[in-house]
Amino acid sequence: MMALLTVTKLSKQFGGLDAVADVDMHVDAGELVALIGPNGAGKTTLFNLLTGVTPATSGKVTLTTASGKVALLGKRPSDIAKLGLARTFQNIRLFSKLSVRDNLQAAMTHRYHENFFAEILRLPAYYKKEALVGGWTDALLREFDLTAVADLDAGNLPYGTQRRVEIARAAATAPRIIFLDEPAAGMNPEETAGLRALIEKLRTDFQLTVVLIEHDMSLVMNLAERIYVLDHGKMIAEGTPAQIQKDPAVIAAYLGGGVHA
Ligand SMILES: Nc1ncnc2c1ncn2[C@@H]1O[C@H](COP(=O)(O)OP(=O)(O)OP(=O)(O)O)[C@@H](O)[C@H]1O
Repeated sequence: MMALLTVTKLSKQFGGLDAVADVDMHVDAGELVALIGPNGAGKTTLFNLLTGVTPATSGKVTLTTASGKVALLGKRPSDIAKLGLARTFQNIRLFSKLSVRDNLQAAMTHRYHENFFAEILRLPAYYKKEALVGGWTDALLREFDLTAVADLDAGNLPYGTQRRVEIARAAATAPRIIFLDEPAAGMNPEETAGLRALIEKLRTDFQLTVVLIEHDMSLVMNLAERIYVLDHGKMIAEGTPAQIQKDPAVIAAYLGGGVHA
């Protein structure tokens, strides 16, 4: 497997606090990787470093592209997005006074960069055609089950639906990697089940690589192929769901509560 994203000795200090300390990780093309850890472990900070929202203290982040390896640290978030890294936030960030359709289209104004046309070549033929002929918004609305609410203001929709819009908006850019920060937070069981199907769709239909921060262990253990565990800024474990559930360091980090599916 080709490492799409390689993180080497990545660190972030806030004053005296090691929020992220010497983290090594990699994400292969097509993988679904979860990042877990107790509250305050540094998960969101790590996403912020990878997507350029927060400058790193030290380390290296490398993205493999069709034209070679690109160093991401020091690049602006908008340039990192153009390289194909998309994300959602823990607190939903939609244009609440814009319709669902306009939210997707606002994301897509950033799509017509040189990489977009390379990125859509990865899409299955039926999406590729729609992306090229301009039916991409309709295709996304349909695929994310948002057609019925397309003309409603995003801010008036139920929470679970707003989450879906946010993920659709990230997918609209035809990214290489999509980072989802606690997508199931605040969702009811029915919405979580829908979310799981949607994340699976991102991979199978949209051929995206997914990195997921999530506290819902059932979702993590059922979806992820590989899991990284952060605790106090350090990567304390990496492995399959089965390996992580019986890892002594992970169990200790969760104060004996264990990590059960
Ligand atoms: N901008 C900042 N300035 C100072 N400290 C920060 C800042 N952002 C995060 N921290 C601290 O860094 C540590 C890691 O926080 P982070 O939000 O990355 O954890 P997390 O694993 O995402 O937690 P949660 O699961 O609760 O969302 C925490 O101790 C937090 O207080």
